[in-house]
Amino acid sequence: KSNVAVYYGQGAYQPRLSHFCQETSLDIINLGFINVFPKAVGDWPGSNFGNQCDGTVYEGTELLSGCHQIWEDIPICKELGKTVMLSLGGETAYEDIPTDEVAEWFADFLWYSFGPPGQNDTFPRPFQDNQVDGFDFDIEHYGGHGYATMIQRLRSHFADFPDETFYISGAPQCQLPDAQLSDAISNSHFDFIWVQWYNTAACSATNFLEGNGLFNFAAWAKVIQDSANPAAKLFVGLPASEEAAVDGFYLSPAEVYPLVDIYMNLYPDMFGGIMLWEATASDNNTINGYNYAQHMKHILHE
Ligand SMILES: CNC(=N)NC(=O)NC
Repeated sequence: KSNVAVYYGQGAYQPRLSHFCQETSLDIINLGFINVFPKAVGDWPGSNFGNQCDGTVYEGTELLSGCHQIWEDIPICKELGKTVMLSLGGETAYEDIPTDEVAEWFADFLWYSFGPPGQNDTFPRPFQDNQVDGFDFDIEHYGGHGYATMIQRLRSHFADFPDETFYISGAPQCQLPDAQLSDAISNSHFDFIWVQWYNTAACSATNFLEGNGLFNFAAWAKVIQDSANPAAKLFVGLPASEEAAVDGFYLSPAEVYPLVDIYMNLYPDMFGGIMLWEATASDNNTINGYNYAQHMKHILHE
């Protein structure tokens, strides 16, 4: 079963999370973003979820403390069988992780604040007693080190809850080697890799349409085969509308179909599905009565 993953949190005039959890075409929802990273042990990260939350932050931090729509809606999403990930990074973040100690602190903060409740009450609960299903690394710049350490630390926490399943995912740019996440992918265990096959002309999905050999799904498949987790699922990341990407990188559903058909069948075990940037853009992009994510779901189930 291949999945549709969407980013949620940065959409223009976006509806609340539960609206998207009611869409049967969506399987995985990446809540974006934790967009301020700690610079030292003890620093708190910061967050931004666009028009959601009430603007209040924990005293002296940039971590939102009033995300009532999100803490109210996560139970609805879980009830509807959605996987809800918390995404780190995004467009505005300065994602430098200076030392392994900071990496481990950051991982601990995320786990005690957004993982299973009741573990360590010296940490805040921005989504109250809700726990996310894992952490997504959307590292757009300044990355390159510290992520493997974070992920190893998070996985050691995951092991404390053997009856529960937690995931690690990443959203590298399509250019290889990805400056931000290559080290992490080689040295730590990812479950999902959704490559941003847009906004980078040298390797984007639009190259597939031109048949010029630059679309590099096969090269990414090899990266995963050689990675710390060869069983990681590889997703095709696409813009959900014209406006959602840099000009010229949008593919219509009809253009997506042959690409997915070929690679889903060339890599039946590794192919994980489609990632979309982002949820509200997909909702606003209706073609023949279906929104973009619905078209993607149809293509995956052809
Ligand atoms: C404008 N920022 C983005 N397009 N970010 C992403 O696509 N992250 C997966």
